Amino acid sequence: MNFYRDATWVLEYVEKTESQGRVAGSLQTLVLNSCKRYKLKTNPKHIYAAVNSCWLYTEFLDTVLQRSKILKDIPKKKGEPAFNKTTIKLLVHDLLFSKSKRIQMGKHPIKEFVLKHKTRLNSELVRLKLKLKVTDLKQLVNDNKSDVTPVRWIRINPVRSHSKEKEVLAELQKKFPTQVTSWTEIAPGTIYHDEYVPNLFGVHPGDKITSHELYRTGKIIIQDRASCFPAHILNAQKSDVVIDACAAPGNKTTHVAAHIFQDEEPDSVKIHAFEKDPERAKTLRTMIKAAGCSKGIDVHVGDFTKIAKPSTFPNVTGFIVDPSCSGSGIFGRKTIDEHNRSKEQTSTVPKEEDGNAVPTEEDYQDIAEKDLRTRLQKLSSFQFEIVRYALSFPSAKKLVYSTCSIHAEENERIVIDLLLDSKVKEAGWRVRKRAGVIPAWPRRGLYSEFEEVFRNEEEARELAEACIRVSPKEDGGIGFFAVCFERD
Ligand SMILES: C[S@@+](CC[C@H](N)C(=O)[O-])C[C@H]1O[C@@H](n2cnc3c(N)ncnc32)[C@H](O)[C@@H]1O
Repeated sequence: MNFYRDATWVLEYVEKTESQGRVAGSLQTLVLNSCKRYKLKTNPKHIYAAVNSCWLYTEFLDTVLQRSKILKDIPKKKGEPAFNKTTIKLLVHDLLFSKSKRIQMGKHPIKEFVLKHKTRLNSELVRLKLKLKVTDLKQLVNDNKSDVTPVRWIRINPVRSHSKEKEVLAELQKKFPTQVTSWTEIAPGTIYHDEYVPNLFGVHPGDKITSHELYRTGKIIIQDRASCFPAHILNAQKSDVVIDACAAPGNKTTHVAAHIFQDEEPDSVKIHAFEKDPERAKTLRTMIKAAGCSKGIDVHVGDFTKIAKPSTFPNVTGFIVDPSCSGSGIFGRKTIDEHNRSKEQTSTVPKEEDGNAVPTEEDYQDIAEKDLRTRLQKLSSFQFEIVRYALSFPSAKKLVYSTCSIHAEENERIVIDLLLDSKVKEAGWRVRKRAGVIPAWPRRGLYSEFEEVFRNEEEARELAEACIRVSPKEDGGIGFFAVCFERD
């Protein structure tokens, strides 16, 4: 019963968050946060599996619960319902949708109560499947099982390693004794030394690393390979002063710090990290502290375009601009994003009771497409403005723009709009060529996007080549885009 009690709290927390509006972050994060908040003893992984599946089937579950009238049948104890509705939902989920089709609990009144309704629940499920014309409701939910990273990427943090990177490497090799030559060969116990980013390694996602001493002491940092590209491309030196305009949770900020401070604890501020969201700024501070960089990084909480005046930062030479985006290159967000989207649309369960016409599959696709276009329009105008603003800082010489989106609207088209902008042109900005942007990385920007605007084929090709694209999963991590602007 303890498991179902804990899962009930988490599911109630998730549903409450969801009822307050769009859900931010991944479902894993929400589950982990609620497990911490309620100090739950059950393994969060088991809770996540139950809550995730319940969440995926929630519409169907609600329909079956409602039509079977099981919730109306809950007995009263001292005038109050004897059983929690969310716990019943979890139990019914296991009975109808789990692999074993069993409630994993010993003898208990709530189990007996649900089993008493088993025949009715099953017949409502059959009716629903008939109505939806499927043999299994699985056909209507998006399988989230493959929604995990194929590689866990970790980088050595020189600031905490104090010239002892070799020792850190030796420790890593102790934990992962077999070295493989391609990330595609990574298996439990093996390690891959990345060929594009120095001091970056890939290990199997099933290999636990967060309890390792190296992780707890900040000597290694978990960071997706593509997310390491911006700081590597920026290549900040000791003489640089850098602004990270959209910094939380701070992966790229501390990676820039690794370039500037290398293996010395910083003693003066060389990085200004801006973050609009005060809660996320707290995480940013925690990450900076864990990386040993508190003295070298100033955190500014607020909208970068409002609180960072170019005249207040006359010495800033470099920028990382990694603004909020659609996150379409990230997996693990899939369930949440789909849920957010379906909230904005109508239910996928036809509502025969209210007499409305049942929308067709094409209607749903239409709504989803329009919704995506509106989101992309809003996001891209914000992304354009924030980069354009950063490019107005007087001493800035290099800026890396990145997103974890796969959409050209947030990537190549932003580059094009900036290159065509008169202020950007006047200030002498250009796109750094492939030779200076991880030239060996094979996947580059979309030529078709540049070709439409730049009639000179060579110019269009050069611009596409200057951009980096990372394909989600296929390239061993999240989907990503990066480009570098520079001037003399
Ligand atoms: C994609 S995340 C950044 C991830 C981060 N660069 C990293 O690698 O860990 C974008 C962040 O920008 C913040 N943000 C969005 N608009 C902003 C603005 N106008 N000024 C400052 N921060 C902003 C968001 O709150 C969010 O935390």
